[in-house]
Amino acid sequence: MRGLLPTTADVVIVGAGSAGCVIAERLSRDSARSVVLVERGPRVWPSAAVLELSHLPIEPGTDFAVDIEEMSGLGVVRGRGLGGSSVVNGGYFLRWHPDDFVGWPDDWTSDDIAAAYHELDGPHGTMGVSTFADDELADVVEHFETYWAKELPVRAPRDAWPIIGVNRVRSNRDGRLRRTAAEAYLRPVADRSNLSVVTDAEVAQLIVSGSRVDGVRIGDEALSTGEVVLSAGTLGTAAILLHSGLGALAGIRELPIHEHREILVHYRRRDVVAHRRTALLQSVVHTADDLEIRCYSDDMANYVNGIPRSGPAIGVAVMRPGSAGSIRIGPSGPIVDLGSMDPASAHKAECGVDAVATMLASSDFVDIVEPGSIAADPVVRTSQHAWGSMPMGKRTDSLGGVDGIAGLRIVDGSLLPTAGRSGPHATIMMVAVRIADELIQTRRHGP
Ligand SMILES: Cc1cc2nc3c(=O)[nH]c(=O)nc-3n(C[C@H](O)[C@H](O)[C@H](O)COP(=O)(O)OP(=O)(O)OC[C@H]3O[C@@H](n4cnc5c(N)ncnc54)[C@H](O)[C@@H]3O)c2cc1C
Repeated sequence: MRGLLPTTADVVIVGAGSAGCVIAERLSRDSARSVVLVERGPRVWPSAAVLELSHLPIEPGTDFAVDIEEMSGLGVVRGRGLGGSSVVNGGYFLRWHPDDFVGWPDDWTSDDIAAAYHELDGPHGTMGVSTFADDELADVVEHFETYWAKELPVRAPRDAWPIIGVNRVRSNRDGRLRRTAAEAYLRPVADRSNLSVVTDAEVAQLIVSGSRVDGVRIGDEALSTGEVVLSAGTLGTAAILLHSGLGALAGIRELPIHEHREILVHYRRRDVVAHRRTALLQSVVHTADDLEIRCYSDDMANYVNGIPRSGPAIGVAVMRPGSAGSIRIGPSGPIVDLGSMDPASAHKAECGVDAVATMLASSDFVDIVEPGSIAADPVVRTSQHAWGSMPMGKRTDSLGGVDGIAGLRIVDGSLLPTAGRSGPHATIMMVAVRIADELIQTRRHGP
């Protein structure tokens, strides 16, 4: 049940996901500011069974995820509810490489970026980040690291920044449970009287007058506000913008999205015994040609209920793609087109697949891999990472304020202006922390 929807607020934040929870906590620190956080998903705190890192709760019918149509039939899914995609994701929480920020607006200094990451992943950081320990690893991960350590450097477990080489995954967690953005930022402030969280409420569009946004529309109801912050995720925010007919986006029927496309190299295991259940992704290699080689701990079907068995796999993801996909509005909702890989990316991916096949056929994997069972999946998959439809410095200012429109800010994956060579979760939350800090400083001291 939705609960009472206020009619006005100083700030309305749309989406209680990875970024939205951070923004809601920060902006409601000032008790004189009324903040309403609107979320389409239910008001349910996920149980321990849902948060187990050895499970991704994205099966059809779950409370915590929605499917989004993709042109070529790829399964695109996003989290919903308190914590958004942080409730359903793999729990891999790696920073981007320091030079992934080249091309960001100048006021994003390396010190600011490091400080915002540190709030999340430093010792006693909000997201409870720690590197998987040796005795937590799946057996295949141990073999994977041994193999690559012969030719590449290995990041020291305590180092926060990834390297070109072997990166043991840092994970946001409380023991074996995924630590969500809502646990870290929303639950501790649930009793703030100036912060209302309205759930089961899907924002259909913005209320626009001229070049100003005055509020949001939820079904038949209107919520007026001085500022809307869109934190509905890259796909959700794009859908709201495209539905709203904003002057600054006039004539634009679709927005670009970028994705880390991935090819899976499957193999069969020699043994058929049940293995210890671990997190899905515990170690990755970052290559000099911008690939992320992902050592999945087991068959994806052991992590997601109801999907067909396809065997364990190693993923080869292109982290700096040369082409983009798009999102547009179809008759029954948003339609995502992830497009196809550009020739240079496809070539890199092919080389990565060959390197992985060589690894799986090597003597390091002789105890694990059944001879003759190695095969690359012909489908180029999605990493569920779409970003960059409203990049800062191009379509917004450096704090997500939308160019040419008053009263509208975006703070979520849409803002990322470059491609990172790690997954986006840590970086999207880092962006939210820094923007929120700047906004409360400005309110306190003026611009
Ligand atoms: C299955 C899966 C696995 C992943 N694994 C990893 C990983 O291991 N590591 C990593 O780095 N990244 C991973 N990602 C990506 C990462 O989780 C996301 O990029 C990140 O959480 C996005 O944060 P966000 O704030 O932009 O959006 P979200 O966290 O998706 O939040 C958007 C919120 O807005 C709400 N919303 C959307 N539209 C509306 C509307 N119209 N009205 C009201 N509310 C709305 C949604 O319900 C949601 O709660 C994964 C993603 C998925 C889906």
